[in-house]
Amino acid sequence: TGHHWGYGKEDGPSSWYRNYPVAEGNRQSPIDIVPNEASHDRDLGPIMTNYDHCTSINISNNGHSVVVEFNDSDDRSVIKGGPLDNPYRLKQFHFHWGGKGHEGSEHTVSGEGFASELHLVHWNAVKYKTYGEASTAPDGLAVLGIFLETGDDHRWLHMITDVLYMVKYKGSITDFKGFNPNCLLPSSLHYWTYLGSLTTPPLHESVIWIILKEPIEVSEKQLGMFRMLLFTEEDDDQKMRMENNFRPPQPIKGRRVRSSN
Ligand SMILES: COc1ccc(/C(C)=C/C(=O)O)cc1
Ligand SMILES: [Zn+2]
Repeated sequence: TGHHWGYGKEDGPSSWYRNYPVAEGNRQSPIDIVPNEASHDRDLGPIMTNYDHCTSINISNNGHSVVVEFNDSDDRSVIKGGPLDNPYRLKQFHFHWGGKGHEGSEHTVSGEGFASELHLVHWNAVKYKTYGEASTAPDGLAVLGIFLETGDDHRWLHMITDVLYMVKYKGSITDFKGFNPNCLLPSSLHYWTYLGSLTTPPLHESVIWIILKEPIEVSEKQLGMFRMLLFTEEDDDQKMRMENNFRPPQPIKGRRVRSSN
């Protein structure tokens, strides 16, 4: 089902338009954020994340990234406020990263990339019945983007890197309960926000992006653990390391980026 796509020379971002024409649409993501061109909106309130009773279920390798899924059967773990008219339910989070020393984030700031970018994907369960339906609606998803820069060890990221060996191959999945993503947030929730899309096929233009200005610090060693994951399946004799799984910035096409402050 669906078309094969990846991050290589033949199946990478510059070829996605063939099977997913919306790749050339008017609200594609990621973008380059230029802080002094962002408009400071006084009526843009703070965002609030309430992940305390969230229920992580599993962690898996989908052949594109490593994904932690959550139980989204009620409003236990939501993001609200800021540009959002409703609370949006946490569905999953995943990462994008580079090769050794290479950039790896999807959004850039004044042309500068970061080593990695964490995406917490939420959906508008007030207006839509299912995640699938929300993922195709213009206000269906809210993705909280957090930049990762290399520096000291992140005190909680080891809870994820310690289990990556269990999901080395595409299609592998294992239990991952009781993880609260609050521990991955930086101290400041100041953000930029704009209307965009999924950054992987099907590239639906359904995302209200909320990008935190403050990166979190992770060590080169922790980041290196992500690079031991493979794009390929266990029985595939071609072992392709999972790295550089990021889409480059797309044309802004007249969109406005707003800043919380
Ligand atoms: C319902 O199908 C979906 C496929 C992908 C995605 C995401 C969340 C893609 C991305 O992270 O860019 C959501 C729904
Ligand atoms: Zn992503």
